[in-house]
Amino acid sequence: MTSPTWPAPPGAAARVGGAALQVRGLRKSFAGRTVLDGLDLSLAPGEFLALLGANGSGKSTALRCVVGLERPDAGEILVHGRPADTAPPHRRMAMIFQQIHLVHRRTALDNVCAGALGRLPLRRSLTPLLFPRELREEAMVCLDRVGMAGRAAEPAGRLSGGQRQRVAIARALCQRAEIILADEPVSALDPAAAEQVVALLADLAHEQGLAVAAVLHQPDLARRHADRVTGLLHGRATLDTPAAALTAADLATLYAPDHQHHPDADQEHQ
Ligand SMILES: Nc1ncnc2c1ncn2[C@@H]1O[C@H](COP(=O)(O)OP(=O)(O)OP(=O)(O)O)[C@@H](O)[C@H]1O
Repeated sequence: MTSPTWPAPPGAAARVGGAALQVRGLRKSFAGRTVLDGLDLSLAPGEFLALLGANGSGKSTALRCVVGLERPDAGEILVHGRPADTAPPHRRMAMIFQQIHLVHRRTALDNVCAGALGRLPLRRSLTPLLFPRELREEAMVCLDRVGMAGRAAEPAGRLSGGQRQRVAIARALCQRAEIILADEPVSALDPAAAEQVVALLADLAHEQGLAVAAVLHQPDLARRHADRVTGLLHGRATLDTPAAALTAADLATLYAPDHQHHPDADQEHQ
């Protein structure tokens, strides 16, 4: 699965040691209900971070704020030390979702090429037929990197869930994202496919210096593949530990049934 032709992201080596992404004091409420309550996160180049937490603890909202899909009420989001709104995040970050957003009737290759639309001149991005040859070649390298080069010409709709998720990851690579945020990327996959996709995300961090964070609902996958685990409880990061050191007690605290009820939720029902 390794690709000797794959280039390291520009400046990756120089940045080792500095955070690719820093989130400080992030706050977000919906209709007066606090979802993110001063969340701090950090993610280094070359690191694979697993985000764990019970349903409703704010994991998706946090990622959506980071990529600009939600507007936080307060807090700072720094990309390589610069506020995300002055260093537009769309080019440097890619988000991968549980529901894989591919155009099913288009080939895997066209879907991957589409990752580059944000950086193509408009006239070249009007139709996939006009994707330039260099881009198609780059997309093939990306597909090769995720082990899908052999399926490049197939419509995405004909691929399995795990294969589609790998194509979605290739699209993020073709976007030349330096930060990949994955929201439950393997929740819809069978155990073998889930293992492969999480291992791939870890490889991309470790071999290409990408900064990768994934929301996982499988602590064992986090333990096996992630470098570090950040645990969210009621919109705060209450756990930050090397993945190998994750304990049963840590998990019991994160997923304790009495913690699933936020005080704000109680107020709502009074
Ligand atoms: N657009 C929205 N409008 C209103 N409430 C929202 C919105 N988005 C999220 N919420 C609420 O915010 C809380 C946190 O949701 P979020 O999806 O961030 O949690 P999560 O930790 O990702 O949960 P899960 O593990 O179930 O995916 C939930 O109570 C949810 O209903």
